[in-house]
Amino acid sequence: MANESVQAEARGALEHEREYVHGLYHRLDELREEKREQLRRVRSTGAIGSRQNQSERDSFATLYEDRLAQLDAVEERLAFGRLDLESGEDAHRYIGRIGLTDEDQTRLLVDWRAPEAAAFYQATAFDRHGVSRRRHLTLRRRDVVSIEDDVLDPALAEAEGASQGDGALLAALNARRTGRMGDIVATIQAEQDRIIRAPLPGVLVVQGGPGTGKTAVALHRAAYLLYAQRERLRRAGVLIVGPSDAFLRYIDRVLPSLGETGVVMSSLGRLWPGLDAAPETSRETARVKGSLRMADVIRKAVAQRQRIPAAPRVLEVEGTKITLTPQQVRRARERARQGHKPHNEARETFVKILVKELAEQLQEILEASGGAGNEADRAYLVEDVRSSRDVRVALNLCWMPLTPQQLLEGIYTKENIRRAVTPGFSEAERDALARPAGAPFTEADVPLLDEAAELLGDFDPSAGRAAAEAKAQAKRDLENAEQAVRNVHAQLSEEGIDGFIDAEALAAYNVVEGSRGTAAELAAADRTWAYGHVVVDEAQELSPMQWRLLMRRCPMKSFTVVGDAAQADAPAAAGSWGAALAPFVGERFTLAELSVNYRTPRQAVELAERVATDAGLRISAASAVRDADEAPVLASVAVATELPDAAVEAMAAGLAAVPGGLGAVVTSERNVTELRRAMVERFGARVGTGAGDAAAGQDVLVMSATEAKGLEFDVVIVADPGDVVRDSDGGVGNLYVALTRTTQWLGVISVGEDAPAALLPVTQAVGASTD
Ligand SMILES: Nc1ncnc2c1ncn2[C@@H]1O[C@H](COP(=O)(O)OP(=O)(O)OP(=O)(O)O)[C@@H](O)[C@H]1O
Repeated sequence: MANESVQAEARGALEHEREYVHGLYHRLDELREEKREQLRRVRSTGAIGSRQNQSERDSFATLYEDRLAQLDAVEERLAFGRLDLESGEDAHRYIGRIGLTDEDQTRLLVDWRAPEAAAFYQATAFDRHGVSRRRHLTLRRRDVVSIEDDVLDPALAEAEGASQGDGALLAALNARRTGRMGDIVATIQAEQDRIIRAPLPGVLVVQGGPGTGKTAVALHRAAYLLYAQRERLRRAGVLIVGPSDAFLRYIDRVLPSLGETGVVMSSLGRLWPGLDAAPETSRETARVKGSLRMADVIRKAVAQRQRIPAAPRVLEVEGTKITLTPQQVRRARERARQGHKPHNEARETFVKILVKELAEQLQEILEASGGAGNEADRAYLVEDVRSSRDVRVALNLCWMPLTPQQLLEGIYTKENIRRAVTPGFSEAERDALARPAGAPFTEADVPLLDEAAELLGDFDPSAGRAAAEAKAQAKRDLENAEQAVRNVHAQLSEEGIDGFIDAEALAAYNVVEGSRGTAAELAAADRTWAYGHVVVDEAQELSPMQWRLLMRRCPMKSFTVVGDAAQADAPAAAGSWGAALAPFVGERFTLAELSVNYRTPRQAVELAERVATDAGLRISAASAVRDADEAPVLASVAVATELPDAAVEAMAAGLAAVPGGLGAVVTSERNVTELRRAMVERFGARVGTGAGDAAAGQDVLVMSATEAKGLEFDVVIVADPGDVVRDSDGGVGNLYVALTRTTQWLGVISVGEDAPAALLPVTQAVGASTD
């Protein structure tokens, strides 16, 4: 009887939530319709009026389109929680992806990032934050299908016979992976929430073992900061840096699903606008190019292009001979350098000084021979000198205008230049910089191009002035937008949604040179853009030169840096956070740690940790939240030629054990092609081409451990672990990454005895019973 009444109460509670959530969706639909209507009205005004009116109209249209897109993005799991408070006006507080109010401004849903929602993530039975009950709502489409309560108030718990539950978290962790990362708003854990809501200024480093949610936390922190610090970050923008395009594709749905679209995402190879650079293939070259010594090399290479001729040089101007002396050049160079301007800009001063001096010389010669007398003639003389071919050649030889690309090309392809700018390098290091003319720039060149651009300045200084004018125009646009906001304030009332529109937001949506340009698009195309905050994922891989570039992108030095020192593989990686950051911020960074592995089942974590610690790797141990149904399957083949067949069998077994799962073979670079071929033979079109971006229906992937970094799969086969170790300078770091990619099922296939001992199958003694 008692049982029946509990069930009836539960049904009643579910029904209540269902109705409430239907009401929320109803409100969402109303708001969408409002936005659509506003958009229709703005568009129907047609292309009439002044340029300013049209640009205002375009701005509003873009703004409404984005608002609409934002409202569409929160369709799935709009609400996911409820807090019951011990006191206060709103006894029930619903938590969701965005904030919603009704027409009377009564709050219906609290944005997960609002301070009032923090208790949803922070409250525990020991520290209740005024919460008596936390309720998780599970939705299917628009319907609440189940609720789960954490009753934090002991008296209530006793009365209801309820207890704490982590069903929502476990359900999320056990869900099949799709090849794209999802958000975790509904189940952010307290240690993660503290990091997400940490204050904006300064450098925050989040260290944690594999699967502790570093990537998830970094992305949710970006969304949080854009909400909580909207004023400061909206115009300057937020940059998210990841190791590769595949990784960025893996995470690119998370922020839109949190209603944030205006962030700039970039892989390390794309941080130089317009370039899509592939990773450096030679590890030695990557190491040399990543070292801070290269800053000095670039500085020397620039200085080397400001030369003093060894002897006086005779130049012909309109049939008259004049002389350029080394002393003159030296003096002009000193004066030009005094301005501390970049090379190409300082060159203007250098040229101006020498042209003037040479024109004076020419005038003296002409006067001595009875020619050229008045002011007008003198002006012509300056022009004659400036346009003389001899003078141009001579001045260029002394101080050549240069692009960053030309500067690097010179170092890489000309032995004499290379030797001159790399004192202190070993021959092998110097050779590592050599490459054939015209070879494409690599990821390791990106920070060097950036460094060179800083020192060279604009190739065409008048282009720099055009850029300054564009910035001034942007400012004028902002002022226009402010006026527009005042004019149409009523139209802008965004009743019902948290957040607001103001002139800056509007200006950020302004039409730029005929194409739609949001602040994010402008920032991505501008090497000198100063971001308000930078998030760096897999940051353990960054070289000192990459750090130097990123520090330049955020002069305020406001960073969220996430990574795991033990997973470092890049040849120029620093090895510790202190060593990586010291050159830029000294010891001024805050370290936060994550300690729970949400991805990998306990048995796989233990195996990976044993392999790492046996090899002396210092790891951040993390406890796993759950167990796998099956222990990792360890197997071996006698010879490498048997590896493809064995990997195919293991994949079939893994996918059978985890129906609907996503599988990946993780192996050494060398094995990828052969293993992919074998998989295609068996699984056909189900085999995807890349890491992190499997198309629908592609549930079998093959990749190297380096490519697998940051990703996860339900079924993982680590093939040829011995060779995976050899892929990395850092020893077993890569193998540790490979072993921790699984969410459910792990298989390891070694070749012979070529693997760390912990991964070798336990062989049965000959003659031992097999039953
Ligand atoms: N609070 C949480 N609720 C639900 N899922 C979570 C939570 N925290 C982490 N996860 C899940 O755990 C998995 C691992 O997270 P993530 O990729 O962010 O870890 P990581 O620390 O970046 O790992 P690695 O260093 O191995 O790349 C992801 O599927 C993520 O969604």
